[in-house]
Amino acid sequence: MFDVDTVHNFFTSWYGILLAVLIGYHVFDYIRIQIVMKKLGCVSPPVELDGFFGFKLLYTSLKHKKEGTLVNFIKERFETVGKDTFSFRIAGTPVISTKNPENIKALLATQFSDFALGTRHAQFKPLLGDGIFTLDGSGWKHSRAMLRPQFAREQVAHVKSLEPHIQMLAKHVRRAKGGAFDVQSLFFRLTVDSATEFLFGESVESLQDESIGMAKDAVDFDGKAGFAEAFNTAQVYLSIRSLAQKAYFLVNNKEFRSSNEKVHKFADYYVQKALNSSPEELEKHSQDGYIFLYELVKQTRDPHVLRDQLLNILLAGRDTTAGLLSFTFYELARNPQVWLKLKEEIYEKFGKGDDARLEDITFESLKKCEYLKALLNEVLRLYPSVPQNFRVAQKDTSLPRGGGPNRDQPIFIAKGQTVTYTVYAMHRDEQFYGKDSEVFRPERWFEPETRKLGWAFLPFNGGPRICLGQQFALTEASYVIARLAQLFPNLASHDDEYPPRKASHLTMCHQSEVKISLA
Ligand code: HEM
Repeated sequence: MFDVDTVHNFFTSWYGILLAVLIGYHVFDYIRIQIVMKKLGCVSPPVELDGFFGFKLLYTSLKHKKEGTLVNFIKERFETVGKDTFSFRIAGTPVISTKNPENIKALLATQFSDFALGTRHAQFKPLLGDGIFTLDGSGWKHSRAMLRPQFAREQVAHVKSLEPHIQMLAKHVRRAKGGAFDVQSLFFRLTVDSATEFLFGESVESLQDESIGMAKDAVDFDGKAGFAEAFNTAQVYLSIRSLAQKAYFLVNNKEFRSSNEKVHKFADYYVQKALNSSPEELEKHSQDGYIFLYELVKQTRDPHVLRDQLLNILLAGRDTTAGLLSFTFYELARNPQVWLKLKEEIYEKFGKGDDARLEDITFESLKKCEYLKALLNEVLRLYPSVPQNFRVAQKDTSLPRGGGPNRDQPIFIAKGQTVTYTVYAMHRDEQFYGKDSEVFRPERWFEPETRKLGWAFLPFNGGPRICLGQQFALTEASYVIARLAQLFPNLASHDDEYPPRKASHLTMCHQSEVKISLA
């Protein structure tokens, strides 16, 4: 056995001291956590083990991501584990995962100040700088206060500006001559065209191309032509940086940097144009129609603030709306009875074909289309644009559900802990949506049960960081759906696969294409 000298020598050596400090730290931390847990009246969350430090889970998740089944896998894991809140490790990082509405409400609303966005700011900074979508604390508060008035009802009510983009989209549809085409890529082009017009005052007109006999304007300043593609590329990198968590800085290659540069060049061009405008010119812009940048310039003249906030909104608003429209037409094409009912409502309110009454389609009248509203709710339920999200604890705290034998006791959340919440899984939970929770059925939104959902339906987030563009998005999506129903009454699906494979980068869309025909 050890003699006294050996033990003494060990504990006076550098490694002995280091070991003692480490053990001391862990013992101290354990005692501290036990005291905090007692004070907060909570227990540890149930733990799931996924192989050595969760490396197997990382491998399986990446495989599912590649196959377009990651969100399905995450949802099924809740079922396999049999708990709606549990803790696990992925690649060594401890994560708490929840789909419990009470926990989500605490994370986003009732305990808002206990949680923050974590590494999002650092991950997204090269493209988005300091803006509403990336900032926490006072920077976020200031952004929100500045931008919120821009989303007032009058501003988002201008559906008329969408019509030229619809006409351009219709040209692509007609070009297919009733045959199959990918509607998702067209919706992505439509939303970047309309968003750039709304935000910067000029559309990038990505739908205008030679395939429909529309050569691009020869007069083009340096930056506009490549903007849409550069923005797409930069976004792919942001999603990889987000996946890499704390190792995000490793994802920073030349392509990423040059895409960011192109995007900034485009935005700066318009920011300078707005800053150079006289007060009379700004007023004229306001009277001609709403342009986000020109209104914001009345509040701040800092070119960086203007650029960053506009790009933040473009990121938050563009792919989400395109995804919503693509999933809507994917489901409509597979459900002829829903398409029929929808057309009945649209034709009754706004006419059809050559007799379409465009002047009747307004922010207010679209909001009164009950079946259209139920349709959008159902699509956002099954395909929430942000299927999974996360927050990081700012201090030792707790969440109200998941502990104890009945999983109804509060659980402990240590400072720095990442908590992911999966709206996708919550939206398909039988507890809230019944036995047919996986079935696409807009009619459920007319049933009394759905009125009691509360936080179990959460496509636009809740609490102080609730989506600012909710009304804008719903109005735009409603207008596009109504107009396509008026212009093309015949819709068919050319996709065999169900459920669809889904790409979940920053937001969710179809993994590849959405093949439909419209005539
Ligand atoms: C189908 C369409 C949309 C959906 C489902 C959606 C959903 C969401 C969700 C879930 C968040 C919370 C993200 C987080 O906190 O981590 C969010 C935030 C946000 N959204 Fe939307 N969004 C949509 C469209 C739009 C549009 C069109 C705009 C603007 C034109 C927009 C502007 C914003 C902004 C500025 C935020 C950040 C709010 C903040 O952090 O204070 N969104 N959105």
